[in-house]
Amino acid sequence: MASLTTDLAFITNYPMVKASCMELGKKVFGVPAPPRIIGFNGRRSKSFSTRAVMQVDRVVEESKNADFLGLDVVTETELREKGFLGLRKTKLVCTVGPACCSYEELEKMASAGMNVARLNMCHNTRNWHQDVIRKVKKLNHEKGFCVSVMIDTEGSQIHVADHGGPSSVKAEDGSIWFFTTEEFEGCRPFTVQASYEGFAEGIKEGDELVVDGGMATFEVIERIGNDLRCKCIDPGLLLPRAKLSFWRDGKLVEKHYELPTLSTKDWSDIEFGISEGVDFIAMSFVRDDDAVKHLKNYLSTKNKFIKVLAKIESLESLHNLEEIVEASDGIMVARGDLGVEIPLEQIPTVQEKIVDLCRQLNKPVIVASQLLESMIEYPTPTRAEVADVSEAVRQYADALMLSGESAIGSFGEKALSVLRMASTRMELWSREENQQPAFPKCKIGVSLTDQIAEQICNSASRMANNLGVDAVFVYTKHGKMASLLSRNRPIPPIFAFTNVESTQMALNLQWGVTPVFFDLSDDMDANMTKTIDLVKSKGLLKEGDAVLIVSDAIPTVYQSLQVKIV
Ligand SMILES: Nc1ncnc2c1ncn2[C@@H]1O[C@H](COP(=O)(O)OP(=O)(O)O)[C@@H](O)[C@H]1O
Ligand SMILES: C=C(OP(=O)(O)O)C(=O)O
Ligand SMILES: [K+]
Ligand SMILES: [Mg+2]
Repeated sequence: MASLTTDLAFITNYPMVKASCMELGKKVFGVPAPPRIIGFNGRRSKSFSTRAVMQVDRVVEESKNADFLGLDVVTETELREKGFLGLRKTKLVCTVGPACCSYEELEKMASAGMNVARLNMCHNTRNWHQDVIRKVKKLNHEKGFCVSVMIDTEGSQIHVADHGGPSSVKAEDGSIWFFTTEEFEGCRPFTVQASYEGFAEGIKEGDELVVDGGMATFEVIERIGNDLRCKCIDPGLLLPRAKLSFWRDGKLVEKHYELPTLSTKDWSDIEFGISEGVDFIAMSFVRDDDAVKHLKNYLSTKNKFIKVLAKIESLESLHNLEEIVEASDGIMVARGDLGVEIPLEQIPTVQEKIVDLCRQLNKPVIVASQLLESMIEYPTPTRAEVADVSEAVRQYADALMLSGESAIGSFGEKALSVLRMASTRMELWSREENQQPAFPKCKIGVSLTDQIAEQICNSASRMANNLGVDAVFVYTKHGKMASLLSRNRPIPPIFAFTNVESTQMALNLQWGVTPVFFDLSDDMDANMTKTIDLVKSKGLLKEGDAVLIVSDAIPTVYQSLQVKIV
């Protein structure tokens, strides 16, 4: 079948709706099958005319054609509106839940800038998750989005069992409560069921039992076998699945439960993720590098290029931070559970330390939990929440994550737009105020080839900043050089052209990188000429624009760095 990608720009005096654009596309092309619209932009100009830009293609097969440029619709729209420097660098992860799981809602989230859809395997059924994953993939294929999929394991943790009781119970000051592992249906007054049998092991009278990092606090007054009798000393709410931790003399009682990092259920969720072709697996409650290495080995024996992210959410993981970061493909600062194990006032500095370490060691890092918590209920964020989001952006985290805000909140799309605005604003401010971060000090390359790649990327980033080029183009199979460029947080955006789908989807999490699917050839000059011509033909590059070109597609044969004036 003929393989043709055509760009059309319609300029009308009336606001256009998508359906009429489709109609128009059909008329112009006169193709037997309706053309597939993968790009649509309804920006209003000053005169209230609307410019709708459509990219129409006829066959999905085109993506395998050398003349096909797999630039996603959201980036293309943003590029047309804001230019290269206006592209958002910080990536956005959204937890998908009942509030945003229909095809239409997912499309809205994708249009609003969701780069990665996260599925928390703690909740809902296998069928539900499967349905969401397939919808996201369908959106990518049919509508030209580029949204990666992440599953997040349930992991082993002690919490209050969700036994179908009321949504929350109040614990009054001085009231006496019984924490038990005995299973029961419904609810019993002043009785809380813990999810793990050995939860009270090593606990003594006088220890404090803290619920959800401070929602309520109890003093242990008696231990009866596996159960605890406690007095409420700081009243508050007990929510379903509330997290339990024990403290003694102001420090967490570190308990080494005989629980594996990946439970039987987690392994079966991982198998499910593999069979559905997810791009990331986030591992909950990682303690050390062993579990990460184990999963990575398992995936590589199955020849799966799924990236493994380690969630830092326990005190123990902080003790082993460097090994965990080294072993994993990326990190999530999971502040929700972390705040149960360390005093809350330590969260900001710990977050900064993790974000910095990840950049030094070249691993993408996500800052997660409670970023816009109040937006689960309200349509605007608190000022403090906006400050928190901006701080994560100022620290140059790769990505920000929404949890309940998108999963169960009524304002998921609005929350996403707050993240978008706040990150774009802070990125701009950092540039205007010349607050670019210092380049990472540590050298990570071990082999000479790796060291060469690293030095090329360091020099390229410096040149890109000093010359003020419009964009950096990198040709890459495994994403290595794209990530080494991103590590320096250069001013211009990085376009990573790759012919490996798993690389494209993995790069979606990296700061400042726009992954683009392109059928790379062994002829680097041809790759360069073709990509520049294709981007130019879309009207995205104009005469006089400067692009810095970096390549690692055939590492030992051809690594280069050059500046091309279009
Ligand atoms: N797939 C889902 N189905 C139903 N509810 C979900 C789902 N994912 C998330 N949620 C809801 O959104 C809330 C926030 O999500 P998240 O932070 O991922 O989970 P948790 O609060 O369990 O750590 C959850 O407490 C849960 O109520
Ligand atoms: C992201 C987190 O993990 P989860 O939502 O799975 O508890 C967290 O604890 O902050
Ligand atoms: K989880
Ligand atoms: Mg957690």
